[in-house]
Amino acid sequence: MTATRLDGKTTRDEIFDDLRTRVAALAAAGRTPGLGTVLVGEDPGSQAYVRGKHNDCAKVGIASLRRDLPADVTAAQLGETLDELNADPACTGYIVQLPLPRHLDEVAALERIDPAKDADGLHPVNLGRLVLGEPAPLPCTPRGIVALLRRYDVSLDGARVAVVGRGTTVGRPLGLLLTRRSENATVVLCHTGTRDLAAELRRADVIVAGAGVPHLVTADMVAPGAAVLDVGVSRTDDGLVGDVHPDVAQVAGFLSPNPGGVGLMTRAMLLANVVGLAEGVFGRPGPQ
Ligand SMILES: Nc1nc2c(c(=O)[nH]1)N[C@@H](CN(C=O)c1ccc(C(=O)N[C@@H](CCC(=O)O)C(=O)O)cc1)CN2
Repeated sequence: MTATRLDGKTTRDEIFDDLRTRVAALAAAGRTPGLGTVLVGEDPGSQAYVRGKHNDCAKVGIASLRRDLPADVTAAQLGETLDELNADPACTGYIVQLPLPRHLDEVAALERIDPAKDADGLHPVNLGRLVLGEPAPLPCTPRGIVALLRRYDVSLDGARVAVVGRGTTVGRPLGLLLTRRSENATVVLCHTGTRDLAAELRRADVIVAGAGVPHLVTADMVAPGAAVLDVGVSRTDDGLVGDVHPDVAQVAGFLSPNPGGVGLMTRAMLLANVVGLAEGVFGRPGPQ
């Protein structure tokens, strides 16, 4: 078997076509959406992700606001930048690029974002709305994973999904999203404490690998025909390496590669959140 590719680029391009129309309508009403990014330090990976986000904005007509801060910025200075974006009407949604340098408190930074401008859906108010099933901007990678599976008609209804990784941006919110009634999956959230990872993966109809361990998922761990999404990335001497071994393509029914898969969907969903925030589709705004 050679797996059908879950193509993030094609799906991203389709989403951009829809966003372009919606951004034009907002602009015509004098409400051009603007994405703000706050990047601390000079990590090359984070710089590339932020650059990619602003390139995407240009493609659909969203305005860009970049705030690049030095690696030794203080918590107070970072807080001032976030307050400034909270108050700026040109910024309709923004993100703090993660991870932050160790001396800064990520949770404190996320809590300082106005929930009504939380383009990543990572503010506790919006994560709480996800738990409650209320409308909210959703964390971008989980939203992108669900959109990619839908685009290729991979059914989640009643499916067993094994998620590898319990982080705040992918694993935990993905578990919440997939177990909503609309998705209706059964989720096993695997992590470093999981006793027999291979056994959990072999039972799964869908595997989402986001542990950041090169080639963690090998062909013998995958049920024939399963859908496998590679969300992990490690920078090695051999370049970027995903969590999924290339041989998995011989066993899986569907495979989302890395690069070329979920990462592009993450960026597309960020823009979808920014447009949704500007349109006011996420219900009542959070506390100011
Ligand atoms: N504030 C946030 N920080 C981080 C998030 C996030 O969602 N919000 N996720 C990751 C990084 N990330 C977005 O910020 C991200 C990761 C990967 C890609 C991407 O386009 N991947 C490409 C390959 C890219 C490469 O060559 O390096 C692909 O899959 O084709 C985009 C965004 C951590 N931080």
